[in-house]
Amino acid sequence: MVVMARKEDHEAPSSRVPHLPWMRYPVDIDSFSDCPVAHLPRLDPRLVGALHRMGIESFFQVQVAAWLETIGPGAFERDICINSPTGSGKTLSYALPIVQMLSTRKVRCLRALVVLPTRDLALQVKEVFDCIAPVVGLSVGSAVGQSSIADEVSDLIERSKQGLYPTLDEEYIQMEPQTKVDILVATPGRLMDHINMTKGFSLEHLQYLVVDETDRMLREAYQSWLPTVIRLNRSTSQNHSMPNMNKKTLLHPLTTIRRSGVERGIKGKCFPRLAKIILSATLTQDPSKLSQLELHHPLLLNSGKKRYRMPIKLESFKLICKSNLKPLSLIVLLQELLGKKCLVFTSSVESSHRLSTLLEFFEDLPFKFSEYSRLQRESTRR
Ligand SMILES: Nc1ncnc2c1ncn2[C@@H]1O[C@H](COP(=O)(O)OP(=O)(O)OP(=O)(O)O)[C@@H](O)[C@H]1O
Repeated sequence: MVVMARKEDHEAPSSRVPHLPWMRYPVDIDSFSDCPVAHLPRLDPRLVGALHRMGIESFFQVQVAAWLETIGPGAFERDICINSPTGSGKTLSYALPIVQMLSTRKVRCLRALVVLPTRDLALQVKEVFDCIAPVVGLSVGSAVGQSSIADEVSDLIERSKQGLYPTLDEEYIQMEPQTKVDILVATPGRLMDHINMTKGFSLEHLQYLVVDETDRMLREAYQSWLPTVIRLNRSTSQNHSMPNMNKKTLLHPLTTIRRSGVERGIKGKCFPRLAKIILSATLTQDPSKLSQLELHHPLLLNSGKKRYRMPIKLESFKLICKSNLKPLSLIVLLQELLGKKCLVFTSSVESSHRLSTLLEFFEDLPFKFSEYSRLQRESTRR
């Protein structure tokens, strides 16, 4: 694949010594090597097949590092903060361990929540989960506002089981609606809609919270989704730790004891923690921002200073020409690169449309091209 791009590396702004002690001693992602899929310790064989179908032969460094801290010796005892360039493979670095950890679950209910700032990003992440979760029997849902709230509710919530279990007692039959996905990928706005309005939407059994694009998620309050999720989860955690749970909770068919990594304790009482993974390509070092996440003994996995990871097979070219000759020079270049896939980035939606319209005037171009920008409908772009 070939792309017209600037050749300079995109460096992140130089960082000072972080204020937070745990940020000063990160695990260096760059010290890991890529690892062939077959060599990753303890990987469920069903996932090997799914990864093969996705065309993944070996894991990137960030994926290996995250695996070792979750499924490997780290055993997810600490919340994990991943600072790694765009394109370095962060999605699979959390999707794979979460799917493997939930693969032994007995009862279906919402256990992992992944929150991203935009619908497009959330749908991309859901696609990755969709490739690996079903092979171990897990169901993935989305709450991103792509469909009407009513459609989303029917995809996410299981209605009453009345009639299905005629021999069970009245309390069971009258059970509340339940979430019917194990993993939910959400944008904050729609997540809050479901928290506030959807009957049966519960975070009671949530074990894993992933905040992707953390910097952006912390910059904007998004209707206070983060304190809401933490508060809701904390109140149910405390209920779990109480020795005298009320009868209704004990009889509730989906009551589970959540276990993930170490259990936190307050004054001798312990309760299961909500294990968190947060990710960014430019992770903030601002303690006041990070404190919103209420991280438990956080561990930073950090990768170099680069802002972007260039895919290995990607070549970039720099062509210097007069600005009025740019389109023609581009056509000549594209002709020379015949047979290779090329991405041409422009500075705006308008200029990509202008370029594409111009190319259409050349009827005998030896290559096919298509425009890809916000001017196209979402279904066309996907
Ligand atoms: N182990 C792998 N082998 C081959 N391709 C991979 C692997 N892991 C991820 N990819 C591909 O690399 C690309 C980048 O992955 P991904 O989107 O997860 O990166 P990212 O770090 O999350 O980037 P961003 O910061 O933009 O979200 C995707 O097209 C993905 O399919």
